[in-house]
Amino acid sequence: MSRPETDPRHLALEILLRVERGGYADLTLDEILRRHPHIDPRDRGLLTELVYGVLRRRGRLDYVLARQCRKPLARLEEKVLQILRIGVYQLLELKRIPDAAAVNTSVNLAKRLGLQRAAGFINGVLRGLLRTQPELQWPDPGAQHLSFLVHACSLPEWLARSWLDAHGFDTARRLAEAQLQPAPLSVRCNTLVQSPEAFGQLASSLGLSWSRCRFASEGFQFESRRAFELLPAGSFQPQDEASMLVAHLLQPEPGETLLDACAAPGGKTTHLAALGGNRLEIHALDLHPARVELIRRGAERLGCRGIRARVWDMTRKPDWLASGSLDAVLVDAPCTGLGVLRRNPEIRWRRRAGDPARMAELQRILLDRAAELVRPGGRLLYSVCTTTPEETVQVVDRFAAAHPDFVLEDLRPLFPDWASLFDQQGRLATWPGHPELDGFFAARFRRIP
Ligand SMILES: C[S@@+](CC[C@H](N)C(=O)[O-])C[C@H]1O[C@@H](n2cnc3c(N)ncnc32)[C@H](O)[C@@H]1O
Repeated sequence: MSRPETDPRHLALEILLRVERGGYADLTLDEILRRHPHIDPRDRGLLTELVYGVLRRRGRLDYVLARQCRKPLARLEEKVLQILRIGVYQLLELKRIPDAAAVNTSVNLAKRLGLQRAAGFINGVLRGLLRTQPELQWPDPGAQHLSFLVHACSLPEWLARSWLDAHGFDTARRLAEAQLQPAPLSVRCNTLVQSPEAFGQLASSLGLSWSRCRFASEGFQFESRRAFELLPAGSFQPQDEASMLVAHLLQPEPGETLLDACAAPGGKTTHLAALGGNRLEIHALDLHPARVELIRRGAERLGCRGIRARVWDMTRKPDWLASGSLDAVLVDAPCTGLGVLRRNPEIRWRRRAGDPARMAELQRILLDRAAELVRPGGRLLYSVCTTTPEETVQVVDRFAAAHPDFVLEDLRPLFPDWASLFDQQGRLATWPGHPELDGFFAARFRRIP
């Protein structure tokens, strides 16, 4: 076993407990990895796998555990439950770890934390699972649709019901299974400092394996996180391919004045600046001061000019911007984030049934405020990283009904290479699983001149 302070299972437990108390998996993992820069690369890989795997597959793990434990899981001590999940994850999903090692490391972890009695219990549960594993039965996908989505696909029940109602079983299952997979390591090449071709050559010269994204011309996928360490910090921005498409949909032209109404941490703001060749004026606003700082830092790192980052609550009209004065506005709205569960696995356990409707109401207000600022003939782009009907088509339909001076644009003729990514009305609607993109939705309106 590794030394306690760098043992991947010990660190995974620490992170899972912090996430349970409200932390974000990616930020907490980054912080722990920064604290232990010399951790062995294989342990680093196992730690990442355990944290993301346990969070993604918690529903599956708990289904199995509930069959092995006599006590209801809700009555177990939090640390004991998380150690059990880490153990079961290795037994069920990590074939490279021998069963005995999965059991022993879990028991030793409990002992090391002074949980002597629980160590015996953990041993009994995991060894019991090993004996009964061959008979383990998952709900039947042919007959028990809801149970299958909840237990085999690890969805909270409200979300499983909502996806079943909205899409039917086959699509809901495909979506749920895709969200159990790790997200690709995708980055946007910063075209302000090099062409995509030069970026690819640079990556090859550093010994990195990469491929180009299918739709975003500046998108790359890497096989290893080493890419993030080896490539110059200003040469790229980690970003999902679906998110890269959004800035393109606004079609910024050099010389224009734009508003990015919900801009932090600035992935799309800096992309817009690059698409405009650093010849745009971009007002980049966000509610949270610490996040606005991230926009500034990102813009500096990537060499973006013309970005004015500022704290502002966009439920109120920005008082320094004149009505009808902006060429284009992006509202990349706060949302439930259910399209990016691959990257933010804890979200599935945090959201509640009423959240899509609550977020949709906030989005409606943000869009109304943003619309006032668009000049006649200007564009208004609404985007979210979720797939719920409330936050996508229903928001857009309500906006269209309330704003007869805006028309929904069919984006298909403008982006013919992306035809498969648009719905029947020419709105972007991507899903994990078809194709390999995060779940994003975007619709563009034009203000009647
Ligand atoms: C989906 S994120 C934006 C991501 C960003 N566009 C990017 O690409 O990096 C939504 C953002 O909206 C911000 N936000 C939430 N409520 C807001 C409000 N009332 N006014 C302005 N920003 C808000 C959040 O702080 C969050 O940073």
